[in-house]
Amino acid sequence: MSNSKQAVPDTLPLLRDRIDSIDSQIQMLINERARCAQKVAEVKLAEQGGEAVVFYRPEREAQVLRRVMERNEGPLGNEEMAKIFRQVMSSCLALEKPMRIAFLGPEGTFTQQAALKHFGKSIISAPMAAIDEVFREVESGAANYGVVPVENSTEGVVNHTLDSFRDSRLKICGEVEERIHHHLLVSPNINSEDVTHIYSHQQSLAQCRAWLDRYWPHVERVAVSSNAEAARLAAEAGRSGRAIAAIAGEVACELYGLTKVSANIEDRPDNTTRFLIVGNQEVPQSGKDKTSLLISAKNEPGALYRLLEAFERHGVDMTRLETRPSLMSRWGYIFYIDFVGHYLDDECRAVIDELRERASEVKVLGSYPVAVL
Ligand SMILES: O=C(O)C(=O)C[C@]1(C(=O)O)C=C[C@@H](O)C=C1
Repeated sequence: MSNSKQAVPDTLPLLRDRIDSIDSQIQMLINERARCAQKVAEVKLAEQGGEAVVFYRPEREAQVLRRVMERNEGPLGNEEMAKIFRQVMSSCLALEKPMRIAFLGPEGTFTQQAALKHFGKSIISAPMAAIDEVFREVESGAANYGVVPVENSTEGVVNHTLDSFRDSRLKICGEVEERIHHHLLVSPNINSEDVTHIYSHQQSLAQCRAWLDRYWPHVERVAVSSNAEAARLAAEAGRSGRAIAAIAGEVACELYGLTKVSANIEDRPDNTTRFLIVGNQEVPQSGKDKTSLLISAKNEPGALYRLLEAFERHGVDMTRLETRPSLMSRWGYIFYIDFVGHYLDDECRAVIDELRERASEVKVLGSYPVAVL
């Protein structure tokens, strides 16, 4: 193989010859990598034989992507380079076994965008109508993994997702963050001044509340099951001449052939949503992990204090605390806690052991690599 740092020619034909030659080397190497992945699949099949074979390895993928970013010298940026390798691994995994990924649909939701960001494009998409359907699809084995939204930087937690973990045996296998840009969309044949209703998911309506109050104070807001569904309804209404607008993202805008009346209308420019990957496997340590717990506290004075104190004493960094009412007892609570570290790390294990002594129930929802992209 030629030296990658040899002098760059300076005429167009010579530069293109050089690009052609580099492309053929990259192609050969990608296929060599793909053959290794095929071999990995054979080894996994031989080793895990009788049981359900685990092809997708989130901890290994996170390590590969982190290493790509660490050794990157440019001129391509770290994230750009990692995205390329993200897709290479996605193709390699699909060669080992195509992954069916359930997500909160329909096609075009931010959750689909998050699924593609996390797994790459070589997946089989399975849009579901509701968050609990995503859980059921993965629990039944019909899908390999699921992707659900869990919190938004403007609007806070997605209660449906947290509540679904109460009765589910699924584990969190990963997280992904996505910057959320909302647009006001109408069918191309509709005049925006005629708009009578604005449809969107309730979280999206809330994320654009100040903008809507200011520019569309007298138009009725209607919450529907997703922003992609809002876009679909706006497109359908447009076909019969009804002036309904939707608030949705780029993917939905393109998918349903809508026109942007206003772009980036979210109240906060750093509006970000965090999504979780759920599956049937426990993920080993990747070197940079997070853990999520569900805790039922005893209903007595100082209960929460005693839980939190354990984190401080062992120097474990808690990143999130959510409270939900317990369905079992009136005025009982369930806490959802995220912290930095893997449940197999010594200090995390010590915290979890102590929490078990102090709470009526501690469920480890999963340890998983911190989002790389
Ligand atoms: O290392 C593995 O276990 C592989 O299957 C290979 C590979 C890769 O392409 O690098 C592919 C899929 C896994 O999710 C992780 C990594």
